Amino acid sequence: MMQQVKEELKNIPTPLYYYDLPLLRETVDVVKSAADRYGYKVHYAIKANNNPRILSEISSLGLGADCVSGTEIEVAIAQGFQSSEIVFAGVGKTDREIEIALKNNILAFNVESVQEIEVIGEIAQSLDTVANIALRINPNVDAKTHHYITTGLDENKFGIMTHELETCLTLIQNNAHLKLIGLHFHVGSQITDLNVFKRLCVKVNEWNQYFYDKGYTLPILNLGGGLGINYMEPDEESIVNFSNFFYLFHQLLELKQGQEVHFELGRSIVANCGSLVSRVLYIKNGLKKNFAILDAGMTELLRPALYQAFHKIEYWSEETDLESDKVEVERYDVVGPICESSDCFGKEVNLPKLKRGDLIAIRSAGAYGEVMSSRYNLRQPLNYFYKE
Ligand SMILES: Cc1ncc(COP(=O)(O)O)c(C=O)c1O
Ligand SMILES: N[C@@H](CCCC[NH3+])C(=O)O
Repeated sequence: MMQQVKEELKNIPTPLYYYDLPLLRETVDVVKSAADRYGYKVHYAIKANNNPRILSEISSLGLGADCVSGTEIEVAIAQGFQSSEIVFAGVGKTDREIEIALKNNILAFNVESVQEIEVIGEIAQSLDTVANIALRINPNVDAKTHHYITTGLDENKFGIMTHELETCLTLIQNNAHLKLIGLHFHVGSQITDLNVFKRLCVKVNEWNQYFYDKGYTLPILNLGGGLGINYMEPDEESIVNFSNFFYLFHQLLELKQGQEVHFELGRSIVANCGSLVSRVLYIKNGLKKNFAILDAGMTELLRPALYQAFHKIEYWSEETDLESDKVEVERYDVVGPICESSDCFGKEVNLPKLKRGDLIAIRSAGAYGEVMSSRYNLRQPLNYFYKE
């Protein structure tokens, strides 16, 4: 396998994003059939990876799209997503973005504030159209994940605080250009403890009942995304257990007659199909440490620097067994070339003794990797390899 990868990449400059398209297709098949079992609809969260090849694969396999900007809506449509299967979230939607969404007749705005409802109402009226609204409720559920990617607590900026729901309902009732079609929740990302989703279901049931008691029959309950992956062992669990995930909601959600359940999954769909591949530039032997300096850095994959996130680092020049007596193992801090001390992919990583030109893969980089890359230090554009 490694020999084949090495051959494939021989003439391609690094750093590069390596995308395993067969694994992506298999993942989408698995998530779709697991959701179909209960009639659930999955919208892929485009923010996780908006590479056109990835998007066209996902749209052709029948998922909808969850967007967070007007441009994401336009790109989603260009890559084959149906506008009737697009939802639009975000705390700071601009007038231009709202217009794009309305002109394309998307499925729903996941609205995050009273002020936003007013603005959407005005723009919908000026365009003489009707905006479908799902209220994003902040349920105050702790996602037990990194605090930078927790979104459903009272101190977070996301979603409508529950004391403002009455005002939202009044605004919607008083404007014929607004139509309430559902509730939306999303409590955070990289959630690996399924108990978090259990607690979310309790809150969703309470709020669903609250609206029902007020006489609203809401066709859609959108439970957001957030399902985490196993960054430690990307090959042992290359596809997340989607069956367990959806079964939990099937068991716990108390749906009203005719209600549909929607999800917005990003990371769990694309993370494992991508790796950032780099070549070793230099080995620097310090007094206390050895540094493996790569041609990829935080500009290509920001997650370790931003969240101290773990990504498995592998030697891809050839197949090696680090446990074998025949392999000389060294311990390296694996770093990039950027002028920041946080530009480090992993500390004290055991790898075969490295030399200039060796291939190193940073695994599970398919989600929030390429999309969060930057030109800081005037870095060169990324390179790509698509395994077909
Ligand atoms: C509103 C919303 N929906 C969906 C997602 C996708 O999350 P994930 O990639 O964790 O599945 C996010 C990101 O956290 C989000 O903010
Ligand atoms: N960008 C984050 C997740 C944020 C998800 C979007 N709300 C990550 O790399 O893990």
